[in-house]
Amino acid sequence: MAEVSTKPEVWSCKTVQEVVENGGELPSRYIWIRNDRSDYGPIDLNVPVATEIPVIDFTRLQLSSSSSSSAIDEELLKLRSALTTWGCFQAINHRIENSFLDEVRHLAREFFHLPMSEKQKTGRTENDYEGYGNDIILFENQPLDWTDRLYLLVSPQDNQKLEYFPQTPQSFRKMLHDYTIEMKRVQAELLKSIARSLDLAEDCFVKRFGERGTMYARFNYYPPCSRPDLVHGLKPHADGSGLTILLQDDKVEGLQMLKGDQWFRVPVMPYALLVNIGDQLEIMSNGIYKSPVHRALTNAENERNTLAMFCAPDPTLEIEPVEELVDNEKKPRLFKKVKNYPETYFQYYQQMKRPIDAVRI
Ligand SMILES: O=C(O)CCC(=O)C(=O)O
Ligand SMILES: [Fe+2]
Repeated sequence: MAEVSTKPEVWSCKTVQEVVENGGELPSRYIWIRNDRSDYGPIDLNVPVATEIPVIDFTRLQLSSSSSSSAIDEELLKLRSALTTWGCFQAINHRIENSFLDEVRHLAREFFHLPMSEKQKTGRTENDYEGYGNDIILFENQPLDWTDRLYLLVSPQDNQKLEYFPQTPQSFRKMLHDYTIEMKRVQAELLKSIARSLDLAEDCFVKRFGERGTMYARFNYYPPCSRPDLVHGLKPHADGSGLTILLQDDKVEGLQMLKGDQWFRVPVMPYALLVNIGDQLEIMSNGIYKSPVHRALTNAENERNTLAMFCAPDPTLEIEPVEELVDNEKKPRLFKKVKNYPETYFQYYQQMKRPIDAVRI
C-alpha cells in the first residue's frame, strides 16, 4: 500500500458537513472497504446491546467518602472485572453537575452549527493535528470517517495552542477550561482506583503519567448519514491514550464495543461518563487490563455529538509493564519499553495494524 506522505494531508479541505450541505451522491471515499489486516467484520447497526457493561459508582471508590471499606473492596472488584473483560465501564456519581454536562453538550453542538467561516478560524493547518477539521488522511485509499471534529490539547496548560480554541460561542473557552479541571480530578481518582484494583500502590499510575501527562479533548460531530450501513462514523480502533473519558450524546446511540469477536451497542446513560482503557494502560498493566476496540456508527435521522478526553502519560517518559505485574512463570512480560507511544500509534495506524502490536514482545 503506497503511503501518501509522512505528513497528514487535508483531503480537498471538505468537512463532512460540507459534503452533506452540497447534497448529491455519497462520495465513494467514505465507503468502508474491508481488508484482511484489520477485519473487524461488517458494519451492523443491529448488534446486541451491551447491557453487561459495568456501572461503577464513584462514591463507592473513595476512602474519604462515607463508604465502608467492604463497599470499596466490592467496587474495586467490580472495576477489575470491568477492565479485564470489557476494558470499559460507565462511571456515575462522579460529582460533575448534570447542568454543567448539559452546557458542555449544548456549546459543542452550537460550535458545530456555526457558519463554516467562523469554524474555519480554528481550522486545522496541514501540519497539525489540532484544530477544527475532518478526518485526517494517513494513507492512500483510506476510507474516510463520517465525522468532523475539534481536537485540542488542554493539558499541560502551557502547551495549549490557543489559536485553535474557539472564541465563539462566547462561553466555549470557559466551559472547556472548567471541564478540563473536572476531568483532571476524575482522571486522578480513576488512576488511583485502577492501581488499587491491581493491588498496586495508589500513586503507581499517577507517578507514571508524570506531572506533565497530556490531556487532549476531541469534540466529535457526526452529521446524519444517508447510508449508515456503508459508512463508519469512526473506524474500528483502540485508543492510544492511557485512559479515555467519553461524554456520549445524551440521546443518540452510536458507539459499539468489540468483546471477543462480537460487537455490542453501548447504551446511552445521559449523565454517566464512559471510561475506557487505552493502549498505554494495557501496556503498563502487562495486558491484564484491555484497551478495547470500538467504533462509532452513524444513522440517517440524527446528528450525534460526543466529547472524548484522552489522558496519557508524559510522552517524554518511558512506559513499560509495572514490575509487580510481571511474573516470569505465571505472567511473563508482554510489552517492551516505549517512549512517545503516540508516534508509534500513528505509524502503525497508517498501515492499518493494531498499534499495540508494535510493542508486544
Ligand atoms: O464518539 C464516540 O462514540 C466514540 C469516540 C471515540 O472513540 C474517539 O474519539 O476515539
Ligand atoms: Fe476511541
